[in-house]
Amino acid sequence: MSLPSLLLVGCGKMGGALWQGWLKQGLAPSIILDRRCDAPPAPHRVVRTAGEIPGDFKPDIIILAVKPTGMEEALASLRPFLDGAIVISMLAARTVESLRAACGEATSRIVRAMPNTPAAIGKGVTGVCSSDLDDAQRALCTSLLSAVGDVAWVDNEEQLEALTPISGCGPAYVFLLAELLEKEALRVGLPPETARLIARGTVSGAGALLAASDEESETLRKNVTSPNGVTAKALEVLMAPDAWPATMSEAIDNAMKRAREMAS
Ligand SMILES: NC(=O)C1=CN([C@@H]2O[C@H](COP(=O)(O)OP(=O)(O)OC[C@H]3O[C@@H](n4cnc5c(N)ncnc54)[C@H](OP(=O)(O)O)[C@@H]3O)[C@@H](O)[C@H]2O)C=CC1
Ligand SMILES: O=C(O)[C@@H]1CCC=N1
Repeated sequence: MSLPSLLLVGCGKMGGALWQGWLKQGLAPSIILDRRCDAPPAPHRVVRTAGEIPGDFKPDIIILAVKPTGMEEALASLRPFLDGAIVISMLAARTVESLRAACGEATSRIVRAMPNTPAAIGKGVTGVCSSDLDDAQRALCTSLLSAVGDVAWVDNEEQLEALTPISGCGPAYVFLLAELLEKEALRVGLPPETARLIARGTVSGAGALLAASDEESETLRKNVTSPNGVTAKALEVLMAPDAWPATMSEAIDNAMKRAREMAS
């Protein structure tokens, strides 16, 4: 795929994951702006401040992946490059209205997206919404984001905020499961290397099976659960109404509450 001219602003955990994913597809941002990102091999170009971006550089797309609190500073420094660009914000809890205000008078088109870190290996999921794009611009954003995984366009910002604690934060819950399984493997007496191998292998294997299967996740779960067998006893605990089902709802609600606080 030939890339539009692309400016990646913020190459930390999320911007870095996107960048890794694009590189694996043979794509590369034209310029990366990040205070601390290590310089990659040529032809990729990293600058530390917006002042180092050549004045005649005209990005088609600016990917904003700084912390939400850094939005105003970053967009203020990018004013000379905003006119006519599509700004795809990856920031949690920063509304289109606040992004537009931070862009000032510039004629940028604003897109809100919520990626996740499996983008680094092309297995990300990105929720995205915008009411600023024509069909060709929307297709351009889709092709860029789909280079690092699945893309889910949603109708509005409310839906984007609703998917944030599911897919944006979700990898953390899965990694927590791997952590807890490893700790349990140690607790029941397995050697550390075995504990690590079986915990990681189980989570990644189950994820790969889910990805490869047309079955519902519920069916895949039931396939493991022999009637009156061993798994059933574990699930009796985990699936009790006040256990995982309630805890997951509470966790998602708590995350959404935090997103509302961050937005205000
Ligand atoms: N981490 C994740 O899994 C996800 C994150 N997001 C969103 O992505 C955004 C980034 O998160 P994350 O990658 O975790 O954060 P990081 O702090 O890891 O990355 C941000 C990077 O941008 C740099 N930076 C910030 N402002 C500027 C600037 N004005 N000029 C140059 N460099 C700058 C930071 O440098 P310095 O530290 O020196 O400021 C840092 O290296 C957040 O808004 C978050 O909501 C969305 C989905 C998932
Ligand atoms: O924790 C956060 O705020 C960001 C948003 C989604 C994932 N990480």
